Amino acid sequence: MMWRSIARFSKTAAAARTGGSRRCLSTTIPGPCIVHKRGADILHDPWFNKDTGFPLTERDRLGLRGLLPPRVISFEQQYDRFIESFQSLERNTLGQPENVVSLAKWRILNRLHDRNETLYYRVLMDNIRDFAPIIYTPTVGLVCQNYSGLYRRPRGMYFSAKDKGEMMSMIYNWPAKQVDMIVITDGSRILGLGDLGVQGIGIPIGKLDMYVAAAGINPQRVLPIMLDVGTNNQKLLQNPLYLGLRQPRLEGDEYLEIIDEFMEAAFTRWPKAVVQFEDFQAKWAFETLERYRKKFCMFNDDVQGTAGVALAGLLGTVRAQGRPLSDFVNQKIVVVGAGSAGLGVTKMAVQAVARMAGISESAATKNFYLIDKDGLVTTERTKGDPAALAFAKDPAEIREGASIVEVVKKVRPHVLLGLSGVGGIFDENVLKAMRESDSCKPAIFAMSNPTLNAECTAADAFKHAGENIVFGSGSPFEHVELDNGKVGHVNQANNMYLFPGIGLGTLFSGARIVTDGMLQAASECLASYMTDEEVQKGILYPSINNIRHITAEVGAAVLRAAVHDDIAEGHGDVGPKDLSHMSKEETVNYITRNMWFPIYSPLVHEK
Ligand SMILES: NC(=O)c1ccc[n+]([C@@H]2O[C@H](COP(=O)([O-])OP(=O)(O)OC[C@H]3O[C@@H](n4cnc5c(N)ncnc54)[C@H](O)[C@@H]3O)[C@@H](O)[C@H]2O)c1
Ligand SMILES: O=C(O)C[C@H](O)C(=O)O
Ligand SMILES: [Mg+2]
Repeated sequence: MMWRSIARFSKTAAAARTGGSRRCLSTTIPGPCIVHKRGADILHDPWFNKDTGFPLTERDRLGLRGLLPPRVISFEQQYDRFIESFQSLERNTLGQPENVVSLAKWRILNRLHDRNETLYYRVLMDNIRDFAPIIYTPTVGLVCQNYSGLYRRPRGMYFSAKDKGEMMSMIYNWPAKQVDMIVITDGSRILGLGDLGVQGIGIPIGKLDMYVAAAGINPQRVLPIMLDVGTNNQKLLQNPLYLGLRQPRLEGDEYLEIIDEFMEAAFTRWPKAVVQFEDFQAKWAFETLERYRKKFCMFNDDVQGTAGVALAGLLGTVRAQGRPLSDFVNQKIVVVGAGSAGLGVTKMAVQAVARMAGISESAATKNFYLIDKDGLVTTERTKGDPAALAFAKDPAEIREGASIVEVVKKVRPHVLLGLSGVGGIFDENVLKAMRESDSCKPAIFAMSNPTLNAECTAADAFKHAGENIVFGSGSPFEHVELDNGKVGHVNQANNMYLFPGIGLGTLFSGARIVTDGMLQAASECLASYMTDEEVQKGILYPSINNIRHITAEVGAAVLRAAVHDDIAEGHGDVGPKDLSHMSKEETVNYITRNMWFPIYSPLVHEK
């Protein structure tokens, strides 16, 4: 992907934003930031480092004089300098293989991340459309695959099976006093790439980068966690550079004991933190969600965040057809992939139908067709996940194990949604079969990540299924130029539109758990974000450039749902009563004011 637009550093952008975290206020005149170190230790700490940007007075105060070249360079100049190096890297790597270029881009950003977080987050936020695909999906997948080789410095914390009994004390090794957001993985299902063991740490890091960029969580208060319980990936076990435990994955109670111990330790030290589970294989995704959701403030992004984003897309599809939302109950939906994501989506969508139609959930499954690696799930299925059987069809309608193309031909669905992790399974035949859909504007969601694992490309979808389709994909694709002269809009149907707002709203509500009501509110907020005019053009989700705005809206919706559910305990000086008296607009303002914004704050040394 070529560099499209350079976002020049804008002073007004900084001035337009008020508020910030309690520790490092980011108002027009930034509040002071307390630092407990001096001299070279500050230069080596990316949270505080300003590189050549330290003013002379601060150099004196903090014992930095002589440790830096004499000239002071402004934040703006530093920013431009980075953008220039990035562009020069783009020029120098022209024509090289895509993976090589992507990793080179990740490296240059990662080096800045390791050196100067304020500048890193500023360039990330101002250029989110170009940089998200590098620090997040899809390049983050490639980074995880190559992590042992790319590794230079630690980031986040590692808890391994060998740390059993030690976690309560280990958690105090983390240098930050306060942690707001934790993203944890066990590396067992990294995107559609399978078990990557300890190398999966790249995912919590990327997700938390989005928390900072989109939700304005202070980067000093985020914590990526890798829970290393071994790996079943033989290639990794044989790789001499592999950085994780060389043992097969723990199973059963042994596994649960490790994760129980981590959760107890984390919430003992930071009782108000929010924990996001990410990229766990389905069985543990579901089991840990059930085990912890009433006990700890946690949610599973692949199950619940994805469900909310997909439901918003499904509702958007109804609007795109020019139909009233109530018509959602009549949409025929084929879901390919019955794992943590596919089942989460189907369950939430079925619940929405049941609510809208005033019928039972089992009656609401009528228009849903679930396909897994063994084909269509019917009541004839003897083995498999009992959760999938809740959506099983009568084999008299279509045979057990029917293929995707068979199901599409027979059902003529309004929507075909893929969360299988299998690249290209929406092949030409499947896509052509979607032309016979009963919808005037059929929708195709190829939601699997990264790009090569998408069920189809955007170009193929528009080419084979027709130019009138609505299209969404988990990883970004370029918009498609259609033969009719119009543009086929590509939506990025990715949980990034919800998880930052779910975490943010939960945090500011002070709720101790994440309820279904909060998740539903998040999804409804996203579903109603786009105007009718945009939806008519097939634009179901906001541009990633607006991710900070949509996240504030989603965060406010989640917070208000927590108030409604009577579980908001408040955050900082803002108590539950204050929250309950806020109007919708005031809640959005409250959230926005408290989002961290990257700007250099004066550092004040305290012993
Ligand atoms: N876009 C998003 O926001 C988003 C969110 C979560 C997950 N995902 C992606 O979805 C994919 C699946 O994630 P998951 O957590 O559900 O994985 P999972 O391993 O839990 O589930 C995969 C499912 O796909 C089915 N499957 C495998 N091969 C198939 C085939 N040939 N035909 C039909 N079904 C097949 C499996 O039987 C299983 O039910 C991954 O690629 C992940 O990156 C995307
Ligand atoms: O990480 C992403 O891009 C989305 C999702 O959480 C996934 O697992 O694919
Ligand atoms: Mg995920």
